[in-house]
Amino acid sequence: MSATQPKAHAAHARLVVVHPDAGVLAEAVASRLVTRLLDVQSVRRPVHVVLTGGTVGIASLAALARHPARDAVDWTGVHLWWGDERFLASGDGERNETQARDALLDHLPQLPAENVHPMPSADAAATPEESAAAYAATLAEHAPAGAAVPEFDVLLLGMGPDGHVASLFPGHPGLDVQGVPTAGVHGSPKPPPERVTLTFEAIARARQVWVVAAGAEKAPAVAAALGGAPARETPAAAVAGTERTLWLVDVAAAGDRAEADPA
Ligand SMILES: O=C1O[C@H](COP(=O)(O)O)[C@@H](O)[C@H](O)[C@H]1O
Repeated sequence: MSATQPKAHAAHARLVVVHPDAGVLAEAVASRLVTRLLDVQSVRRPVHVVLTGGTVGIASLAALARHPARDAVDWTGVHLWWGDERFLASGDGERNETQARDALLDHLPQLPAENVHPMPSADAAATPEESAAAYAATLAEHAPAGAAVPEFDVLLLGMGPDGHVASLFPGHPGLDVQGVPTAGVHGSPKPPPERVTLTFEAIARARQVWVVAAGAEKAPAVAAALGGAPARETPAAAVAGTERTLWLVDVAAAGDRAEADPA
C-alpha cells in the first residue's frame, strides 16, 4: 500500500484507517478530535470526551496541544474523563492524568478545572474500589436521567499488545463486571498492578469509540480483535460505539491487513 496517505475500509461495521507511521497517526487523531469537537459543539453542549493513556494516546494529546485549529474549540464546553487510570499518588508521572496534563491540559487555559474529571488517586482513595465508586458517582452527576454515564461523544482507547483496552485485561475479573460503570483492578499484568477502569457497559454508552494503536507488537492483537476473537482473550474485540467505531492504526499495527487490502 501507499505509505503516504491514510486508507479506510469497513470491516464488521468498524472503520479501520491505516496511517503511514505512529507520528502521522497521532497528528491525524488530533485533527479528528478537533473536527469532532467542532461538529458536536455545533449541535449540543457540553461535549464529553474520554481520554486514554498509552503511547499513541498521549502523543495524540501532544499533537492536539500544538494543532493550529485547537483554539477554534470552545474548551469551556468540553468535559474530559478517563477510560482508565493507574492507581498511584496524585502527580505520579505514571498516571494517565499526569501525562495528559503535561501533554495537553496544562496548555489549555480556557479549559475550566471543574470540567476535568480524573479518577481519584491513591492519596484520595484508600483502594481502587473506593476510587472506582467515587468515579461512578461523578459520572452519574453528568449522566442523562436514568443513565450511569454521559453519552460520551468520543471515547479514546489505546490497546496493549495483549489486546487490553482501558484496564480490561485478558482473563481478568473486570471483564465480567456488570451493572456498574467502573471497577477496581488488582494484579494487572502491566505495571502498576492496581488500577481503575471503565467497564464494558460504560464504554458501550459512547457514541464514538476510537481505538488507537501503533507498532508491530500490536499487529497480532489488532488482527485478533478485528477478526472477532473472544473478548475474554482479546478485550479490544468487544468495544464499539453506539454510532461509530474507528480503528486508527499505523501500517505496522495493521500487519497483513495493510498488505492484503491496498487503498
Ligand atoms: O497501561 C495502559 O496501556 C494502554 C496501552 O498503552 P500503550 O503504551 O501500549 O499504547 C493504555 O491504553 C491504557 O490507558 C494504559 O493505562
